Amino acid sequence: MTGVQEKTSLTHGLDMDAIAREHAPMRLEDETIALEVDNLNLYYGEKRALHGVSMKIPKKKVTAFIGPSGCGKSTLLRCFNRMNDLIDGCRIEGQIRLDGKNIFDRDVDIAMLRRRVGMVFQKPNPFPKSIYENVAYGLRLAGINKKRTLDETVEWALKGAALWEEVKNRLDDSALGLSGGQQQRLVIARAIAIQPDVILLDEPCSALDPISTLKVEELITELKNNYTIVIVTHNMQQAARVSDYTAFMYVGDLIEYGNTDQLFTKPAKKQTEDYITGRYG
Ligand SMILES: Nc1ncnc2c1ncn2[C@@H]1O[C@H](COP(=O)(O)OP(=O)(O)OP(=O)(O)O)[C@@H](O)[C@H]1O
Repeated sequence: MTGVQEKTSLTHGLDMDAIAREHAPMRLEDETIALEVDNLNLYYGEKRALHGVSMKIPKKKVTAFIGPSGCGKSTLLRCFNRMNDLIDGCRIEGQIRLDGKNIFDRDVDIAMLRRRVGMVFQKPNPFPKSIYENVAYGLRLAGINKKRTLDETVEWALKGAALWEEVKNRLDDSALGLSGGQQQRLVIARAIAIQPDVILLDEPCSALDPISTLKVEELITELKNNYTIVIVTHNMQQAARVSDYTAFMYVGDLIEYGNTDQLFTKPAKKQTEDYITGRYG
């Protein structure tokens, strides 16, 4: 018997290497990277809120930012679509590369960047318009006015946000009449209608009841098939449930970043362990 035959017969023809690969923990080193943060410092006036943060955000995965209040999670998230540009006295050093291009370069079109990197906030913020017009909004801004294209895209986005069945018979009703959970899924539909690459979620469930939270969490898991997701959450169980990778931050520093299961079960740093076991924060 040759070595290969022997191996095959012992493993009943199964490709043990492929099986091992499938069950191996996900590693950042093996991922395609969507966003690369390179030695990022951020100052609000004199105050330094981010301290030389470097990290790689993988494509079509969910990355969660956790850490005690004020550690810089939202500040870092807002950098990805340059929302901090709107804050007086905010200064940034370092780079964030989206598919290799530094988003802080002078020639970057910010409107285009925000089309590629959509954002959903803590409190659902639908416009005081119909359900349909909320989703069609970004498309109209992009100059799309053909009714058939709008109808199809609105339906596609509402289906993608797991809201279609609940609203298909009342698309002309005001979005403000929806429940909080439905409003949050509507805002996610509005974000995906323009087909971004990345969706930033800043504590998207903190204003929602447990059932709506569950629906949004299920939706996040669906969305990662097509989008890169970055989520800030105060809720460690939520981070453990929905994310593939987790970053733990503390007072502006990125303390630990890696596979979510490993970070929660075998944290490498004492500070991470203290936080996830509830010793502070
Ligand atoms: N617009 C601003 N101007 C000045 N300082 C700010 C501003 N926004 C945030 N900060 C400060 O930067 C630090 C980081 O805040 P940030 O909101 O990013 O933290 P966070 O981890 O998201 O907190 P939380 O969990 O409470 O939302 C805090 O000290 C905060 O006070």
